[in-house]
This record gives sequence, C-alpha cells and structure tokens, in this order.
Amino acid sequence: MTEREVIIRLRGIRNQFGSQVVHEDLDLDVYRGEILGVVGGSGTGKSVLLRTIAGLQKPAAGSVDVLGTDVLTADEDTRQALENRWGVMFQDGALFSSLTVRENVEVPMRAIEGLDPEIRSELADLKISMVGLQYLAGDKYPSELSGGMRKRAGLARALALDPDIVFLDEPTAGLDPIGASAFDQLIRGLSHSLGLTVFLVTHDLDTLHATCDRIAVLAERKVLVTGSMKDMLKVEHPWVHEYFHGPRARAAASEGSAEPGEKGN
Ligand SMILES: Nc1ncnc2c1ncn2[C@@H]1O[C@H](COP(=O)(O)OP(=O)(O)OP(=O)(O)O)[C@@H](O)[C@H]1O
Repeated sequence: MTEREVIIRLRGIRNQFGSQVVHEDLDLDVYRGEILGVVGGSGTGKSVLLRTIAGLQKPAAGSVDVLGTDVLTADEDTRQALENRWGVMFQDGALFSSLTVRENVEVPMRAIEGLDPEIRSELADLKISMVGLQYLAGDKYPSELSGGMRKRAGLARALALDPDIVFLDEPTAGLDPIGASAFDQLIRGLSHSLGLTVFLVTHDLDTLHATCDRIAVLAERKVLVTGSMKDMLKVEHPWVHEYFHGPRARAAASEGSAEPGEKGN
C-alpha cells in the first residue's frame, strides 16, 4: 500500500492563556484528501487547535507543518502563499455584512494580481453554485439569507482560491436536521470531487457518521485518540465512552451509514 501524504503535521503543541494550559505536547497528523472530524468536550481547545493550524493562534511551543512548510518560522511571503492554499469557514460564515455574497466570495480573489474583475465575478458565481446556492444568491446581502445559506456562502468564500485544505468550525451548528444533513452531504461531495482535505470541528454525531473518514478526540490537553467510528466505540476513556455510547450516539449510529467512519484507521 502506498504511504499516505501527511498534509498537516503537529508536534509537541502547547497552547496557554495565562495560567490555563489548553494543549500540552499535542501531536496530530492529517492526511491529504481525508475528512477529519475533531471532537472533544466544551473548552478542550478544538477551536484553538483549528486557529493554531490556520496561523491565527501562535502556540507557546511545538511545530506546525502544513503542506511541507513550517508555519511558525516561514517568512511573510511564504506564509501568504500558504494561506492562499487553505480556506476557513467559521460558525456563522463570518461574512462581511456590507458586501453581497458575490463580493464576499471575491474578497480572497482580490489577492490575485491582474485578475480581470469580470472574470473574478464569474469565478465567484461558480463557487456560489458549487455550494448549492442559487445563481441569484450572489446579489443578496448576508442579512437576507437563512443561516444555512450563510454557511454555504461562507463555504463558497473558503473555496474561492481552490484550496487544498478547508477548515470548518462547527459547520452544522444552528441548522435544522434536514439542513445539517444536506450540508454534510455537500462537504462529503466537495471533498470527493475536488480532492479536498477537510479539518472539521464538530459536536454533531450525525456529521461524524455521515461525513468523516477519521475522528480525532481532544481530551486531557492533547489528541487522545484518532481512528474510525468503529475504533472510537472501543475506547475506554470515560468522556469518549460517554460520547460515543450515549443515547444521542446510538440514535446517530442507527440513522447514519457506518461506512465513512469505517474507512479511517
Ligand atoms: N483568546 C483567548 N484568550 C483567552 N482564553 C482563550 C482564548 N481562546 C480560547 N481560550 C480558552 O481556551 C479554552 C479552549 O477554547 P476553545 O474555544 O478552543 O474550546 P472548544 O473546545 O472549541 O469549545 P466549545 O466546544 O465549547 O466550542 C477555553 O477555556 C477558552 O476560554
């Protein structure tokens, strides 16, 4: 079997706010093309971990390697080039309220020198249709959209520069079950068709079942365990056991297909 490419490699990460140590000696590998779901109790540092990889939070110790570049020691130009190879979607889509959806999606594209504004606008419309929004949605302002549509618009913006990696923070939070399920399918479809690597922070067990190839559990300040859904069911740690064997887990397991989670290791 061919060796899988590690696209994100974290070693010895320590994140600390004052005397509060959030991560200590944290290691994680993310493979190219996979959808990794990151779970953990509230306050275990899932969002801080996402921010650390995306260069928005400087760890007190450790190394962050993304696409073969050391994020923490890279010079400004290298970092900028690297940042163009990933997209981030925050919980509420984090759109600029004074810009239309199309203009929001165009924001990252403005970094491309010499790109004709008309082509930029057409490219934005392409991204908007890729995330399942109607063509006319491009003319709307974020306040005119539903929560689910705002998330899709945020995803379109994250995809603006054809990234290798997308970071999604709680993509289904606040969506009704049908909207959440549609969003799960969208993420899985895009990952497959574009070969995207997806780093996804979630509390949503349905998303883990329907979307993720592999799961990483944050507990005790580090990545306690990684593996498939099947692997998670065997973990004895109290939080992991409660999370994956609780009533909500049982409901999600019977609703969702076990297939995606079984592919991890
Ligand atoms: N900028 C900051 N300054 C101080 N403390 C912070 C900062 N960012 C995060 N923290 C703290 O770090 C801890 C981890 O936060 P984080 O938001 O990553 O948790 P989480 O696992 O994503 O939680 P949740 O599931 O509730 O969203 C929390 O205790 C939080 O208060």
